[in-house]
Amino acid sequence: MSVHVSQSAHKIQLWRRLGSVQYRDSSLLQRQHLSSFSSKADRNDDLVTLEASPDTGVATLRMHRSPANSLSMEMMQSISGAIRKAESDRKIQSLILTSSLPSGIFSAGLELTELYQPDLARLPKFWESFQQLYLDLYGSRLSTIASIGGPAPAAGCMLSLSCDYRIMTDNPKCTIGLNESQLGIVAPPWLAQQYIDVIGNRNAELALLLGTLFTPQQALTVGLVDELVCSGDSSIDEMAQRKAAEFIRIPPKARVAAKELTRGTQIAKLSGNREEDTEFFCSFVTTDTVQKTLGSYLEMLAKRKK
Ligand SMILES: CCCCCCCCCCC/C=C/C(=O)SCCNC(=O)CCNC(=O)[C@H](O)C(C)(C)COP(=O)(O)OP(=O)(O)OC[C@H]1O[C@@H](n2cnc3c(N)ncnc32)[C@H](O)[C@@H]1OP(=O)(O)O
Repeated sequence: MSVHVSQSAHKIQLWRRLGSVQYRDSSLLQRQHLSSFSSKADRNDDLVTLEASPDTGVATLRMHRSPANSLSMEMMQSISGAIRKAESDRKIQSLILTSSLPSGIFSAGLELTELYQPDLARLPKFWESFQQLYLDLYGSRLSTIASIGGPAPAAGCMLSLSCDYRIMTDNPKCTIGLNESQLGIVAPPWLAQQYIDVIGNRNAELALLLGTLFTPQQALTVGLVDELVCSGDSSIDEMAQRKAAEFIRIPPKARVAAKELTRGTQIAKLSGNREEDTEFFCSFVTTDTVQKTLGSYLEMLAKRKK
């Protein structure tokens, strides 16, 4: 553990040197305003819906933060809150995570306005909410199923990686993966580790380097998703329900203990390292280089839309 801490401290120093000029001193503050990327805080109360069915033991958590279920701080807190609420009901053994946006987008990942020209007082709290969401979902006592009906890039992919089982719509336009390198950022170590654990070291290494977004068929081949459903087929919900029922048939104590076997170490690692992880993130994301690349990425997204 002490080796890990000192290596991380070294990495922080390295990033500080690479970043050289911190964001608060940066000319990026004067960059042109990107009108379609201007929202920051939003209301906590209508971002997700939790539907619990004590009869079946299954709860369904639907995300509906328009337009793309991107993860603002409030959105992450709402998802965490809903997971904890489902867990507090002893009749509930399984949770289906899905999107109810008409576009079908599962989640577009972290809300980019939280990262670009960030509110410096909010930034550490934003990251802590991301860590907490990972801990709540990855470490949940519930069996968790991601029902992915649309794109799931970056932190959207993290949501699905944190579940026990992933079902995806077989539509080549719906892609999934950790594409952070394309934005000039990298996945934090705990997220990269999830990727390695699920798709294997070599697949993860290449995909992280290239920022690969996998089509559903490719995702199935590398094991990033477990099952595909024909595009336009409404049975993705039924399949998720069926899978949930299958998990529920396993005695809960054994199921939870089995999960702990594979996830316990990573959860303990981040739990004991949250402050440092947050400090690293804040100093990294506010460097001029990262801000510049994020700005260009946002411009590219806006242009692509036009
Ligand atoms: C301790 C170590 C630390 C190391 C440092 C760590 C650095 C941080 C790394 C953290 C890991 C996670 C990172 C992320 O999640 S970053 C976010 C990455 N997300 C993306 O790249 C996705 C971008 N979006 C898209 O590709 C498409 O929008 C998508 C495929 C999702 C949907 O396409 P579609 O064509 O259907 O829809 P639009 O593109 O028109 O989008 C609809 C509207 O949604 C807005 N949008 C999309 N994505 C985001 C986003 N992530 N944040 C904010 N807003 C987003 C888009 O602008 C459209 O809005 P308008 O309709 O208002 O124009």
